[in-house]
Amino acid sequence: MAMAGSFRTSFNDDHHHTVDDAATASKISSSEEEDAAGDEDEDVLLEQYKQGGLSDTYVWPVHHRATLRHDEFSDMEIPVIDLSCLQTGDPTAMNALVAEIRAACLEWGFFQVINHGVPLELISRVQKQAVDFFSLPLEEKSKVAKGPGKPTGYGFATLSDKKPWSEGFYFADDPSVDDFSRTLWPQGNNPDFADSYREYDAGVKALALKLMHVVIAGLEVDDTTHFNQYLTKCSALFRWNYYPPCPEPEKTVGLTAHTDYNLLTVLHQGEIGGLQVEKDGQWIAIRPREGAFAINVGDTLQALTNGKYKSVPHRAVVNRSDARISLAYFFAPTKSIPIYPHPELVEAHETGAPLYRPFTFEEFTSAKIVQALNTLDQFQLSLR
Ligand SMILES: O=C(O)CCC(=O)C(=O)O
Ligand SMILES: [Fe+2]
Repeated sequence: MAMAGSFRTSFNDDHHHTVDDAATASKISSSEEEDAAGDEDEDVLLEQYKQGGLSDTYVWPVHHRATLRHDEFSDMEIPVIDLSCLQTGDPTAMNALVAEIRAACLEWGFFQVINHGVPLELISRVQKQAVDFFSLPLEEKSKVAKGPGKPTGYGFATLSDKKPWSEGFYFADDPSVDDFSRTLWPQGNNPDFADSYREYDAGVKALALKLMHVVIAGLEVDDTTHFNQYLTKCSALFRWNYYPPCPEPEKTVGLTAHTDYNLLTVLHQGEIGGLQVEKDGQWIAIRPREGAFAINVGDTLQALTNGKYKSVPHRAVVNRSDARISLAYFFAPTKSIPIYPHPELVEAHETGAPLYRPFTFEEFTSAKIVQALNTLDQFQLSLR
């Protein structure tokens, strides 16, 4: 058996109900027939591995590597919060929700939500589109490559001079999704691609906005109007992450430790574990929870709250046997609006001073270091 056979991508595990399409599952798998035929559909990274082992660009310095495996879940779980009351609007339940989310933001900067109102069927559909996309041959995917200065398209996260063991497909609030669709399927045989994207974008944006209002209510400031300017017009980046199985997962990383740069992230981590979050200096592996989204505070929200809510480091680790897809939706303010802390939160801070100088999201994202660890601090230093 060719080497790739032992690192078969499996998307048809029992618990993996959302990608239960056998055709998709077999497509993403590397069959022995395909191996014999020259692996045309082989994962890009696994193909490189077969040619020359784990190349140096994927071998990360020891201090960046995870010692915690993808499935070493702890008993400690990030808070799981039921959002049913967002649909019903029940005032008592809403007050309880505000308190729960406040506590989760203060203690963790990360929480999971269930009964969030985004149909699970829609999440599955987008996940299946992602599986299909990443299963395309490199040559096809490269037709929609994310070039220098172009925020959308196929590429990988550049968080370091080392490469992550992952591929990404980036979308923003722009018409490029139609170009992607036309370029990848010139005969127009995948109308679901752009439709699913739009539906997901609308559903998750609405959820993020509702969550922002709950988060803001939990800040306990008298006057919340400061936040309106960041919510009346918003932008978002949506990234599909694909982590192929890795023959030597302990030497590489799926996505290195980073903080997200936006307001709130809505992450569907899929059915295979891999997301890890830092809590009081310890890494914790987050057990996937069917249909849930993981929500985290981003750097911009940290800045707006003058550090009251922290943007928490997290990472994705890879494993030997299972491919993993995650869907990360980065909800953000518009690019040109100055971001500065709420005056009441400045006053309430022990120093009574703003921790952050005003900046625009555009300046922040165009700084090359957008997703490195401590981005906000590094960025702030560069403004001085
Ligand atoms: O794949 C994951 O679980 C984490 C993804 C993530 O942190 C990101 O895309 O920023
Ligand atoms: Fe992230």
